[in-house]
Amino acid sequence: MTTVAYLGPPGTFNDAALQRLRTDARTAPLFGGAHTDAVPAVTPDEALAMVRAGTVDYACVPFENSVDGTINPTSDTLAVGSRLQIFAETELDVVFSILVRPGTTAEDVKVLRTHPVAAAQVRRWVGENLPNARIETTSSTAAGAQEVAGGSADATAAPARAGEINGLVPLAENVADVGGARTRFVLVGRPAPPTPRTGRDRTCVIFGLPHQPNSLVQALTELSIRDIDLTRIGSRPTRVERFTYLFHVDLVGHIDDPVVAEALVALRHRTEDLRYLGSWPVADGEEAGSPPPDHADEKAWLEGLRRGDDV
Ligand SMILES: O=C(O)C(=O)C[C@]1(C(=O)O)C=C[C@@H](O)C=C1
Repeated sequence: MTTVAYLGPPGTFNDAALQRLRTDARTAPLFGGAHTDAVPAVTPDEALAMVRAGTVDYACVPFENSVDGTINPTSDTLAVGSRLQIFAETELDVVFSILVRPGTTAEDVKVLRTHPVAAAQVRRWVGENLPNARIETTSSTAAGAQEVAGGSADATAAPARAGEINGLVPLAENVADVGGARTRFVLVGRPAPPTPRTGRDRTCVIFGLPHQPNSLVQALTELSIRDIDLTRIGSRPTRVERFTYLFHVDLVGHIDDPVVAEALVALRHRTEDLRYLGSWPVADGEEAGSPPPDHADEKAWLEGLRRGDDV
């Protein structure tokens, strides 16, 4: 049996993401085919700590939101402590139902409680449609639904399924201040051989830099001269030394792409404490970015020279 921690309770977007990873033909083999035990956690940090402690095999955690950006609690936890590795990703459309106890009207809603990333995505709608509401945050959308069911809040913004599970009804559906928002979730385990290269892969690294002129430019130059496409770059405080930063970079390609392997070696040389967070296939149907060049012509030319051909 495979055990997977996720941001619970049941009914979160994260719960739906885990179901998808479990059933998608490309990612299901990671779960060993047998029964999966899903273990709810209160934060991504707690889910990842369970992986580190060996109490679960994997954690499924939010990684990036197309409106709100990098999910910092996940990134910050991956950046320190024993190394963890990403093995798969999936993406979900993030649209919210505004869920209430049966009989609640828009005017009755004094407190709407939801996850902070969800709050950021419904704030305008709430301002325009719930005249008496104050937004408060809690650990997840489905935790918000449980709190509404328990009476400590009047409404939540959550997936429709969180309403079904908790006996709530929708006051509104398909709510989102910015249309088309998506969240990317990743499956994280302890270090192991990466899933095989598919040709549509992503690799993630985190590194520090010496306080020297040009150090960031020099590090990024190792990617640019190899035509490696970056899909995400950000910096986060190290939290060890004041005003020092770690750089988080997602790039297109797999550690088994020769150009990416070369770039990783060069980056390790240019940076401090380079941490490899994995190479995994891009979610089905998603934009993969430009693949790294394979230099097939150049390699054939070199082989010719070695053979003594007149090339
Ligand atoms: O609370 C949930 O339902 C989650 O799965 C968490 C989370 C997040 O952390 O971004 C996931 C998707 C949405 O963007 C809002 C909240």
